[in-house]
Amino acid sequence: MLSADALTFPNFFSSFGLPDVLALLIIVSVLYTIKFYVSYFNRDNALPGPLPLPIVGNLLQFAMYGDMVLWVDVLHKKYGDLWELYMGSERHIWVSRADLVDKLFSTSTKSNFKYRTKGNRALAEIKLLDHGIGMNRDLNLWAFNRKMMKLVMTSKEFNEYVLKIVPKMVNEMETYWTKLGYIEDARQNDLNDNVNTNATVGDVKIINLPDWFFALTLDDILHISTNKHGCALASLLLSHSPNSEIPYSPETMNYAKEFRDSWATFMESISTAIFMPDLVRLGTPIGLMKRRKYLKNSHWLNNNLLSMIREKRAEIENEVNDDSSKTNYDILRLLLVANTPRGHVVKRGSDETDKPMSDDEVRGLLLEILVASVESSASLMCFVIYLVRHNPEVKKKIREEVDPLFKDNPNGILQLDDVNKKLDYLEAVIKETTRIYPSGPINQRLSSQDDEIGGYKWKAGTQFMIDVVGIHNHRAHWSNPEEFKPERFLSQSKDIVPNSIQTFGGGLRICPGKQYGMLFTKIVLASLYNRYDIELANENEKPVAVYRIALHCHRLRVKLKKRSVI
Ligand code: HEM
Repeated sequence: MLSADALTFPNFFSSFGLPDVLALLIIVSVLYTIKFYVSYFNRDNALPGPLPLPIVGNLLQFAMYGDMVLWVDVLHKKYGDLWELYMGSERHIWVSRADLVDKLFSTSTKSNFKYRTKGNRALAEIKLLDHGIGMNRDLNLWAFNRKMMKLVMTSKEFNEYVLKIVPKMVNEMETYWTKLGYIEDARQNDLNDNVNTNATVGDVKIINLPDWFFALTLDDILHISTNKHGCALASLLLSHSPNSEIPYSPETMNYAKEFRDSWATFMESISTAIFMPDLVRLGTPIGLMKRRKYLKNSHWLNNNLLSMIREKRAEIENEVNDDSSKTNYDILRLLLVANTPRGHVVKRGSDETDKPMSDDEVRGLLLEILVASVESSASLMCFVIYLVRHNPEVKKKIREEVDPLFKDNPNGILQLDDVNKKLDYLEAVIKETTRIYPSGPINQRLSSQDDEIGGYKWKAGTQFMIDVVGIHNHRAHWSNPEEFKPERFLSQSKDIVPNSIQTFGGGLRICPGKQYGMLFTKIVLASLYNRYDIELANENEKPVAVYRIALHCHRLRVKLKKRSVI
């Protein structure tokens, strides 16, 4: 106990013992807890949801559950279509039905939901906040960057370049599969073209498909965005067979490895920036160690992207004639020539003169492309392979569509019109796959003005979370949602509820890479279904999927068989 004499300053503190400190801490904690629950039980628009704890909110319950996507599914079933969670002290309003998303996905330029999140310091430190697109809070720059990306990625030059490059990449992957003895020749083994779940002929090797699809997607995106070699496929070949011959020099392989490692660390740093609270990031040795590593890595990656930009600028400036037949229309080139006499023109805004993009703006976009495209496309293709394998009728229909396009087409290059207009069924398969395995199972929108959602008035700054899995499986929108039925998405089906399928998100922030994403996945899948039967190593095994910033397919073990009859 404190004596009366001790109550004069500074004696007051010097006479403070450990029990007094503890008592004070307990009093402060109790008062804080009372204040927290008084304001919690008196909050505006009280929605159902798990009871939060002071400071950590519902983070402990989440940590105990482990998997965010599964946990959200359980909470949706328990609390209904509009509910809430506290991540730390931040209140999140979750929407699990399509009509509740309508306003969030408004395409009006007056929408109150143009922002994704408030962002945080960790994202700013790795140069993702207020650059590029996804995390950009400068709405003028965001709109301009989106327009530039869309313009480039939907241009004729770029699409023709993609049609040429993707089959080359697929061929490279197949060459390595052949070298590694992964492809069983069904003709030699007298296997027919039908699904044969008991095929045990020959010494068939099992491969983990995500490893190859990630390497393919990474090599492809580096090539079409910068015209550089990623060498991820070649490196995968060497990891299985170190003495194999590859078409790249040791210098190219070394630099590509450094670049790929840096990209992987950057992807890890984004997840950490989103999910690790600042308290841990800045207040613990492990948090500080990670922060140092990520800052160093972001510096390296961004500097290397800037060097590629300067190199390409010099290359373009030194070109005497614009000989389009010899030009590689990679994204970097198209971005650099946009708003110059050699490229397309895009207005920056009503009061600004049109000008070309700065090196830093192009860097922001390139980084965004590398970050946003690989996981989504590669995982999506794995999930297609898994679902189709369990639905032989679907495979048959894919082949009926795909095979004619490769007939008398020895180099396997498809025409843009064919991919866009003659692969409707494959497109429906891709959409139905994303209904079951959405690339972005959780999406977000932040309100910038007071607005009404679900019959409640919400203040500006409210964070809305979109439960994409809940919506994609909602019985109000889908009959028998557990069934894989691509027919739901064929053009004659007019009864799809708006926003009940969010393959590429929706509204003003819908994926700007969606045309390219669809083009790439269609070309790769069409080529593979035309040439192979892809069987699961174990027909009862499900793909192992983990939620990072996208739904990531980690493991899907398959056997490859060359088709006997095409
Ligand atoms: C099949 C592959 C892909 C899928 C399934 C996919 C899916 C998505 C989804 C669901 C979103 C969230 C949209 C929203 O908030 O409403 C998104 C955003 C985005 N995606 Fe994709 N994506 C794919 C490929 C790509 C590619 C290839 C690129 C770039 C080359 C790209 C760039 C972006 C960017 C920059 C955003 C942020 C848009 C913004 O905030 O304004 N994506 N994507």
